[in-house]
Amino acid sequence: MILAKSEVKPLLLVAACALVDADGRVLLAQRPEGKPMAGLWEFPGGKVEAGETPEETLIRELAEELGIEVKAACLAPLTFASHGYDHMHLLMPLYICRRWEGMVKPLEGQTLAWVEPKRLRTYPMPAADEPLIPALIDLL
Ligand SMILES: Nc1nc2c([nH]c(=O)n2[C@H]2C[C@H](O)[C@@H](COP(=O)(O)OP(=O)(O)OP(=O)(O)O)O2)c(=O)[nH]1
Repeated sequence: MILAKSEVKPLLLVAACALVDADGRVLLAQRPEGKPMAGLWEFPGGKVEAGETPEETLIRELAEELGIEVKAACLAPLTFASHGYDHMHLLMPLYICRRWEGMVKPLEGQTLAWVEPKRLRTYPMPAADEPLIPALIDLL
């Protein structure tokens, strides 16, 4: 099928990271009021800016959002999401990271939760994230 130009959704590249603590719990962040998908729980991360690798994006976002320092070598690719939202198609590699420096703090007013793998499904997440959960549970 050929799509008219107005129907083509822009592709949005977002890098996300499952931080896993020493007890095997995963960090989720709640999207704040006023943003699209407010109230849903997501993996920390953000849009890959021009000139960045996904790893550089995560190093920057994890410092800005959580105040931690992560090294590229500690970011292991786990899986990815490819999901069509109304106005864009999201392509989101999900990394896993078990080692970082500093204490995790909610620097952007977001609510954080360290979640046991078996409880991940009780946190409502964006539609793109749902298919990622089995891979994460399998690994942990
Ligand atoms: N960080 C993150 N973003 C996700 C996840 N799942 C998901 O659909 N997204 C979407 C929400 C946003 O449309 C986009 C991430 O963009 P972003 O975090 O840089 O931007 P935002 O919409 O929160 O707000 P802004 O920075 O543009 O103001 O990816 C996820 O697990 N983590």
